[in-house]
Amino acid sequence: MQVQARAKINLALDVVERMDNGYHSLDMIMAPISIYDEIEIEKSDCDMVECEGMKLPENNTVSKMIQVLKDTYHLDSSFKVSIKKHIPAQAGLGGGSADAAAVCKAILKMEGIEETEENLYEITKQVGADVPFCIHDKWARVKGIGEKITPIESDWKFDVVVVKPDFGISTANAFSKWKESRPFHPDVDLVESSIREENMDLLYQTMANALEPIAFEIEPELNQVKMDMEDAGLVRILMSGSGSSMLGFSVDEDVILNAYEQLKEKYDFVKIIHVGG
Ligand SMILES: C[C@](O)(CO)[C@H](O)COP(=O)(O)OP(=O)(O)OC[C@H]1O[C@@H](n2ccc(N)nc2=O)[C@H](O)[C@@H]1O
Ligand SMILES: Nc1ncnc2c1ncn2[C@@H]1O[C@H](COP(=O)(O)OP(=O)(O)OP(=O)(O)O)[C@@H](O)[C@H]1O
Repeated sequence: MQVQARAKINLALDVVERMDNGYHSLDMIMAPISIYDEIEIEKSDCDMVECEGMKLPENNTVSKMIQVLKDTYHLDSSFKVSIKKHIPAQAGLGGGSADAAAVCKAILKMEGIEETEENLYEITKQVGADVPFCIHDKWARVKGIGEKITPIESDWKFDVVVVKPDFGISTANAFSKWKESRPFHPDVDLVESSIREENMDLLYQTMANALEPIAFEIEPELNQVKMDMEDAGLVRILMSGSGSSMLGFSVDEDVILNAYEQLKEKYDFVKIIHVGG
């Protein structure tokens, strides 16, 4: 079976509080984007995960997902998974989570298991905080550590430019530097309204990421990336997730195209992506 594993972006990310287990409760607006890994999965004698385009750790998200499903549903089958990587790592685009979610859906289909989305969110959050959203794979307000998904009924689609610099940011490191005393909390209700109303002006005024100042402290070079994107004509720049990907916005398709041409002279990973589908 062949499946696509779509990446995500965050158009709002508020860190609400640090919890006793070290994780953080969040309040986010998330959307799928048009960058995806290609995955082939088939039954096999033993579990095997191979990846073209990136060296994966032994305990990668797909191996973890297979084990969680075997334990949860007492499966006897084993699976061979081949991944063709297009989503960059440590980018804030949820690459590992997307792979796990796609493999989860494929295995349930192959095994003829029907499960509610809500149960799947609880099961898959063990593998990664972004996996439940990747299971949903549509516009959503996302809370908890990432498992409380409320769909936002919207067909809104628009293009942005994404730049992933040649360094990444560790999600664990970014969260470890978050301090309760930081008075920066995006107004996620307003960002949600902007999506429902398809109101780009309101989105520009309200979209924000509470991890952005932390990522800029970890990697000050992000200031240069942001300046380069502004110089290329993009009118609003926002970091996705815990970085290091930066999203550049304009409602003018020519501006998007020109910015893409200019930025790809300097950065290896620059793409025009469709947001929302
Ligand atoms: C930043 C986001 O990308 C926003 O969508 C996600 O919250 C990160 O999701 P993810 O990469 O799937 O995260 P995980 O692999 O579950 O966690 C990596 C590390 O990030 C920290 N982490 C993650 C999610 C969360 N709600 N609180 C946390 O504190 C924890 O230290 C954890 O050990
Ligand atoms: N299936 C996978 N694909 C990519 N990386 C994986 C995978 N499984 C484990 N990893 C490890 O996780 C690290 C982070 O990769 P990932 O693509 O999930 O990026 P991320 O930017 O942290 O995602 P997020 O947006 O969830 O923060 C990688 O450096 C890699 O070592």
